[in-house]
Amino acid sequence: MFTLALITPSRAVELWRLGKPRVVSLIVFCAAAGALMATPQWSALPNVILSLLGIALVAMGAAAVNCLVERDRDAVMRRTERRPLVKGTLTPLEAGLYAAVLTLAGLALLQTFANSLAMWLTLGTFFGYAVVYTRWLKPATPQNIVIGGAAGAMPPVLGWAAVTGTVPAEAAVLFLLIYTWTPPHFWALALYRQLDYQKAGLPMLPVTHGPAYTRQTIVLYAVMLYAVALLPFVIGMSGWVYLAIALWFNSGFLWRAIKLYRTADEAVARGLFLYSIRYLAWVFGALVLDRVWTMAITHF
Ligand code: HEM
Ligand SMILES: CC(C)=CCC/C(C)=C/CC/C(C)=C/COP(=O)(O)OP(=O)(O)O
Repeated sequence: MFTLALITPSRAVELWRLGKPRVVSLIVFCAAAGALMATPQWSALPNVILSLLGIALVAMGAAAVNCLVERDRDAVMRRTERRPLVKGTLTPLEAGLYAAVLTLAGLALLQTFANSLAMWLTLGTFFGYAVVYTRWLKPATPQNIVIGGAAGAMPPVLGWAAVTGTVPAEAAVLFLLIYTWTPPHFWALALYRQLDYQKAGLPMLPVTHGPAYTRQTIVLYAVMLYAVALLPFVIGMSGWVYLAIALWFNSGFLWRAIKLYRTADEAVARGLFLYSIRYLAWVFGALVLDRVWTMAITHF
């Protein structure tokens, strides 16, 4: 029964895949940016790294629970039909154990090397994504992603809380950035995966309200995202380096959203989805670059 004990290289790869490592790498990057924005305490670097590892482990645990809860839905969608629990290369028990070990280890790291606030917020985020979004919201409403997006938007707040033990307004601005980004990120994908979601019986916006309405809503979110992305500069949290990069990528995002509004071409939707990932990496990268630049010119 406990075949987990037999971790062959190919099974290790399957366990790794279960934790959605590519999504989690961006999550951890955003958490790291939050930590750096909070305070560039280089002396505390080992603690920060172990806290980020904690966040990564809990995020991977949450992703594994998501795969466990959704294995029947995943089986009917082309995008997800090759996941380990669908192919049967891992059993549900193994996935459950793996998720529990990762999550508990991650929470222990946070409690030890960060603080209780970071630990509890991360546990809340786990619950928000793995249970509230996956189990309840996703099959219930096309606003699933808008409400559930609150969990996905937490990483910079977790990073911030891990190094300071507080969540000030600046951290909330970074939360808002991912929160506003998430719906267009997901709906762009849902537009070219509409058939999948229809087959799985999931009420995603293109399924319930149609592609035209979804494309229009994406433009509205792109406009809101543009405004939110200016906030770090407006409140004096970031400088000109951030502003220049944010203007470039938000213009690119809005331009692609408008292009998508004008065409039903699935390739354009795919293009916006891929761009959304580059966008988030660059905008959070810009916060870091701007901070490092400001520190460099004030020290030398
Ligand atoms: C609840 C909110 C979110 C939803 C519903 C969502 C949905 C999705 C979906 C369905 C995919 C496609 C995965 C695949 O190709 O199989 C995806 C990919 C991706 N998402 Fe999200 N996402 C959310 C939040 C986030 C957040 C917060 C981040 C990072 C901070 C993120 C980063 C990514 C990345 C990097 C990929 C590409 C993964 C790859 O290439 O394999 N997503 N997202
Ligand atoms: C503790 C912590 C930081 C947790 C982070 C939560 C987390 C992993 C958020 C990522 C969101 C994500 C992978 C959504 C995929 O959507 P989906 O699950 O609807 O996509 P799917 O159809 O590919 O399963």
